[in-house]
Amino acid sequence: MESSLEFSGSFGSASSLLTRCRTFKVLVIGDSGVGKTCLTHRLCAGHFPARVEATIGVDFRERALDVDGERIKLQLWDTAGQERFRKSMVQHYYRNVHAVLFVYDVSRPASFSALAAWMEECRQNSVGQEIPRFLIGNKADLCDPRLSDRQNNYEVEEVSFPDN
Ligand SMILES: Nc1nc2c(ncn2[C@@H]2O[C@H](COP(=O)(O)OP(=O)(O)OP(=O)(O)O)[C@@H](O)[C@H]2O)c(=O)[nH]1
Repeated sequence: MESSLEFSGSFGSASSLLTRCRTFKVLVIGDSGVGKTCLTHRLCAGHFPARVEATIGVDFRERALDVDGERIKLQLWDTAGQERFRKSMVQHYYRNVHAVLFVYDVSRPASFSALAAWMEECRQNSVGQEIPRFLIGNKADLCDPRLSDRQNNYEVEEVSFPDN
C-alpha cells in the first residue's frame, strides 16, 4: 500500500539524521453521536475527553505505532457525523485514504442501519475494494453482556463488508 512519507530531522548529533516515517490516513465515519471523537481521542491521547462537542468538518489526531520494527504514523480523520457540518468537504476526506473505520453505537440500532449509507458514500467517493474497512461497535458499556445481539437491538447480519 502506498503511504505518504514524512521526514523529520534529528539534530542531536553533528551529522543530522533524517528519520523516515510513513503516514497512513485513516478515515473515521459514522452517524453523529456514535462516539468517533471520543474513540479517536482515547486512541491518540490515552484517555476519554472530559467533554465533547459535535465535530464541525474534520478534526485530526495522530498516533505513532511500531509495526514490525518500523515506526509509522496513523493520521486519524475524525469527521463530522452531521450532514450540515460535512457539506462540500466530503470529497477531501476520501482523497488518498488508506483505511476506513465505520463506527456505530451498539445502543442505537439506527446508527447501525445507517452504515449502508456510509458505505454508499465511500463507494461514491471511489474508495476501492483494496482499501481496508473496519467495523466498530462503540459504547459497549451500554450493552447488556447477558443478552444476545438481537436482544441488544442490533443485528450484525444486516451489513456485509467486503472480505478484505
Ligand atoms: N456510554 C458511552 N458514551 C460514549 C462513549 N463514547 C462516546 N460517548 C458519548 O457519546 C456522545 C457523543 O460522542 P462524540 O465522540 O462526540 O460522537 P461523534 O460520533 O464524534 O459525534 P459527531 O462529532 O457529531 O459526529 C458524548 O456524550 C460522549 O460522551 C462510550 O464508549 N460509552
